Amino acid sequence: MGIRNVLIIDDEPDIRELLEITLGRMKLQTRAANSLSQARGFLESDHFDLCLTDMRLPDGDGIELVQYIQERHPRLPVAVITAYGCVDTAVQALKAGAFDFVSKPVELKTLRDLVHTALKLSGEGKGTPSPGEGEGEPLLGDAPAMRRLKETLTKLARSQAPVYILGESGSGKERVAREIHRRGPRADQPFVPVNCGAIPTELMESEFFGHVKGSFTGATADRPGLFQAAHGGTLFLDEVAELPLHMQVKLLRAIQERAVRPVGAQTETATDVRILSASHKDLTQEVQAGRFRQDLFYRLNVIELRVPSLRERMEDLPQLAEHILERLAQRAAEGRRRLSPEALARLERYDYPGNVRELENILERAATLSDGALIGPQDLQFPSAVEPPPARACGEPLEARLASEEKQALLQALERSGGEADAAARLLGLTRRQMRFRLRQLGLHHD
Ligand SMILES: Nc1ncnc2c1ncn2[C@@H]1O[C@H](COP(=O)(O)OP(=O)(O)OP(=O)(O)O)[C@@H](O)[C@H]1O
Repeated sequence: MGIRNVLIIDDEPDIRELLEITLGRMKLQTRAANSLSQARGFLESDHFDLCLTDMRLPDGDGIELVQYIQERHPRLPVAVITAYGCVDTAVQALKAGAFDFVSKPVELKTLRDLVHTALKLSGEGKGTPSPGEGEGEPLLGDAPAMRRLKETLTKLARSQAPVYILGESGSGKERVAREIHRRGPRADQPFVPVNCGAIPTELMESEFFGHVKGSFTGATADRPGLFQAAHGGTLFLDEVAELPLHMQVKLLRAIQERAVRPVGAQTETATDVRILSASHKDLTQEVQAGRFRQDLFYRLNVIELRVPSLRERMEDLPQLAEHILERLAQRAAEGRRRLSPEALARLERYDYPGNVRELENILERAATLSDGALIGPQDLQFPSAVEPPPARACGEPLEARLASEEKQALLQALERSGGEADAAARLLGLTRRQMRFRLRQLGLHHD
């Protein structure tokens, strides 16, 4: 790999010098400009692998340069240097397409991490994984809504901006998050998914940030948290709306400072993670209801990506079904089952409130039930439509009636989600804890 060339734009000679020295020590070649117009000139005459620009320049602002580069040199990563605490500017730059930002005073470790990540992007043809590269399952679908999603995804995989993924339960939010990671410069580093609704509140801080030995009963050794596990890679906060408010404050701090303090530790540790998050709840509504902090929402939701429901992309159903049956056959080491045209037609008439996950469950059951290699409509079982409440004796107490309806709703949700209590809870808009409580109360024990 040849020498890498970095363009630095700043009108303050001290900062220019600091950046040039730091990058020079990293064996990079630098060129410095002190205004937008000079930078544009350099960009047209020379090749660069990375561009670092200050926000305030004598003839305009850094965002203009970000936009210029987006139009003329879309493959060139550009990072902005913002004044300390200027969250607004940083967010604005990321939205405009900046790859990342550093705040002043520039912390050299952060700067070096940023440069390493950026250089992986440019020059090596990264951003589109070569066939066979990277683990994991493909993100299937060619319906227009899916194509749009994939286009956006390619662009934002290159950036370090936080992305908030919203979509119905089972629609593929985690799959999308994995794809963003896999196509980006952090692909060879860990992808750490965390279900924020599944961690007991009292353990949350230690799970996220780690703890030191002896910091609480049971802390018998130092233990790193999820942030440390994701260092250099991506932390995926699934069901982020479930975070309790006190954790939201701590998380915001960790994101802002790019550092965490393990429980019981005296000092903070720098972390370098890209944050992706998802929820099936409408976070704006959660903010309005006072259950989610606006400042954290603003930080997580720099870029919003909506994953379409399966109903919005029924064209993809045959392709998805094929893929699922193929995977089932591999898992069971059996011959591959096929769908009869009638079965496919029947599948296409259903509306999938549980989305792709529900389709997987229906097909798994059908594959088990079918006698031969062909799945017919008789093998498909759809969750029974909400049955009209049975005629009740007039005097039935309200409590009993509600309990029986609740039980039915829980059972139906469990059926739709293939017995997975967490997924069933999401369908019902319940937290995992609420779900367990209700199941126990109704005598429906569930592991
Ligand atoms: N586009 C897709 N191509 C292939 N498989 C998909 C696709 N979308 C979803 N799936 C599959 O559907 C299942 C559910 O996907 P995933 O867990 O990503 O959904 P989710 O939206 O994160 O769900 P939840 O809201 O319950 O967390 C997974 O098994 C996933 O592999």
